[in-house]
Amino acid sequence: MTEPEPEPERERGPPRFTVGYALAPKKQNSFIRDSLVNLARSRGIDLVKIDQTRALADQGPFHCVLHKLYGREWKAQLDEFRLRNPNAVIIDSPDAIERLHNRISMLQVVSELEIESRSLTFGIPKQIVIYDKETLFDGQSWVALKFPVISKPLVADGSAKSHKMALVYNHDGLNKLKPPIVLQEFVNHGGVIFKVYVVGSHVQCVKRKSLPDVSASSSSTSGDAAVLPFSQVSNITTDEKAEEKYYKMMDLDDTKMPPQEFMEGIANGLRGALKLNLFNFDVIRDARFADRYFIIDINYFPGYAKMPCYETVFTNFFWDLLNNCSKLNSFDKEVSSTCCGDGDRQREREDKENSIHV
Ligand SMILES: Nc1ncnc2c1ncn2[C@@H]1O[C@H](COP(=O)(O)OP(=O)(O)OP(=O)(O)O)[C@@H](O)[C@H]1O
Ligand SMILES: O=P(O)(O)O[C@H]1[C@H](OP(=O)(O)O)[C@@H](OP(=O)(O)O)[C@@H](O)[C@@H](O)[C@@H]1OP(=O)(O)O
Ligand SMILES: [Mg+2]
Ligand SMILES: [Mg+2]
Repeated sequence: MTEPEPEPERERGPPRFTVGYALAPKKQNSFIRDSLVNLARSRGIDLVKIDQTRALADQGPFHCVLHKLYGREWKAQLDEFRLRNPNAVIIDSPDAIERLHNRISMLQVVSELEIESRSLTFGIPKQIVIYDKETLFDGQSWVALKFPVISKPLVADGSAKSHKMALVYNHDGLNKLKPPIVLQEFVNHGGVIFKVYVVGSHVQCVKRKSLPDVSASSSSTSGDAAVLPFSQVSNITTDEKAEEKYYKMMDLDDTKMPPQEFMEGIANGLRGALKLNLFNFDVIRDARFADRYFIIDINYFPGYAKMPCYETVFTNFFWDLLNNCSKLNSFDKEVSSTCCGDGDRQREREDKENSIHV
């Protein structure tokens, strides 16, 4: 009797990966577009919505969780998910994101960076934090600052309130401010801001409109006119005609971009120090000294759909992340024990990729 032929091993196609996403409705609408979903799918990556009414740990399996949700409850859900799926990747760590929710800790990291540039400098504008009205009206507290200043809510948690700014021309304007706030020196920068989008190791800088320069005579405005409230200047959707006019007026097309290498240096420095993969930062160039740059804001998971080719950038980001993890963990074989755990494995992976923080 002859032995039966062993069954040929079934040919396995390239691995498929699942990325679960948990986003606020506005972010989901802008970010999860068919163009992204389809491109990712064609590369073996399925984007699947996480049901926010059910426990995260009961859903999946996910190789990666992509999120921009806050609060203690969500953090607990992520902890539970991580416990049950020690190898899955969470983009990004809630503790790392939290650092961006306070405008002081957000920018502190900038001063820790050591980036070499022979001809250019960068830093943050002079700023102080004011916790109460008493300190606000105590001249000693802001003696080190020069007017005009921008008042920003200390908290930057994505709420509408956290975007409520005010340009303050002189002392008269302080009356209307509501601490806790950060008072930051206003730097004339020609009305154009640079937004630098970071997606893992990908760094892309775009120009946007900003507040126009303030003239020296503004310091003499008094009463209510001494303070100008505003909100999300670079993100306002005006009608196209007005936008076009503004762009012409500000010579936005003619504004020279900062050197890509310089922005990449800062972006990579921030990425390492913040341990975040997805963020953007706002940069302005001093109107008086063109070699001087200031970082004024850092945002977690910003409006990436406004970044040219965001679909390709994100698909590549997921592909690199998941395939590197797959090599280390063989998680394409067994989805429930997916990738990227703690300790040595994580260090090994960081060394290997040197680009993705998990
Ligand atoms: N120090 C500064 N000097 C000059 N202009 C500034 C300064 N800080 C902020 N601005 C202007 O105010 C706008 C809003 O400030 P900022 O970016 O800090 O606020 P935000 O609400 O966190 O913005 P985003 O929508 O990017 O999160 C900037 O885009 C820029 O136009
Ligand atoms: O509204 P968009 O999607 O474009 O993204 C904006 C994003 O809003 P969203 O996260 O609610 O979507 C904002 O986040 P929160 O501070 O409010 O959390 C902030 O990051 C803005 O800077 C983003 O605009 P961008 O800087 O990219 O122009
Ligand atoms: Mg900003
Ligand atoms: Mg911001």
